Amino acid sequence: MNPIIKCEHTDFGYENHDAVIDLNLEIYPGDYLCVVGENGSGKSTLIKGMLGLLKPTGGTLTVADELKRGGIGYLPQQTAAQKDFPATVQEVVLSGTLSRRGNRPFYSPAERKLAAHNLERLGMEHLKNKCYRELSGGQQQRVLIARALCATEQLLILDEPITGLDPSAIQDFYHLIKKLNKEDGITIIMVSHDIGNVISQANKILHLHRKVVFCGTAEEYKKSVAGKEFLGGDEA
Ligand SMILES: Nc1ncnc2c1ncn2[C@@H]1O[C@H](COP(=O)(O)OP(=O)(O)OP(=O)(O)O)[C@@H](O)[C@H]1O
Repeated sequence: MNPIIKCEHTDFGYENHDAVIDLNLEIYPGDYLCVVGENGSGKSTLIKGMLGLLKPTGGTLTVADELKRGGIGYLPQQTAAQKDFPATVQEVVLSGTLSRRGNRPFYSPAERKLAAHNLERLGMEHLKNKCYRELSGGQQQRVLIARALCATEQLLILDEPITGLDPSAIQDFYHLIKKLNKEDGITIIMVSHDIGNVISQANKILHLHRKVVFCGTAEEYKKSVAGKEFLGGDEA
């Protein structure tokens, strides 16, 4: 099996500032990678690189053709303005198909069907005519996942997805992501500060501090010096 994303001695950065240095990483179909690190350690920069929003400043980044064709589902960090978005749930989910739409001014029946399927899959069908900003944080997150799944069935990238969710919505969210990964085979890349929860879900951990502190399996990470230090009291 070939990796869908491969970084070889890759650097990413901005003008005179290298934010990620000398990264070697392979992501395979079905992986669940969690990217951890302190604030400012380069996690979001790496995500921008994987999404093609930033070119590597050194080394190489290889993205499989199937991803270039099929796209990547992306959940950015939520800002207050995004939470207040004045559109219906259905409109938000439908907008996930935009990358497939080209220049057509209207959504096709197939795109409407796909949006309806993903709304149902996420248990949000009954809220489709509700305004997005009237939903709870957990419900909004489900809508955004349904939207991302309209863009792709292959890879979901989530940047600090649990910010602002209550504990029960967080558990719900992890359950859902695990199901998409295990049952539907969707590759997951998640930036998270919530390592205590994520360590039991992910199969791979990348710990960044501009350079790679650790890159390997979740099991190895638990036993590593970096992992023990970062997990602190979170993991028995
Ligand atoms: N657009 C930008 N232009 C210049 N420097 C940037 C830009 N975005 C981020 N940086 C810098 O790059 C470094 C890494 O930032 P990045 O956002 O990738 O960190 P992070 O690990 O995602 O942090 P956090 O956990 O706080 O979200 C930081 O020093 C940051 O100030």
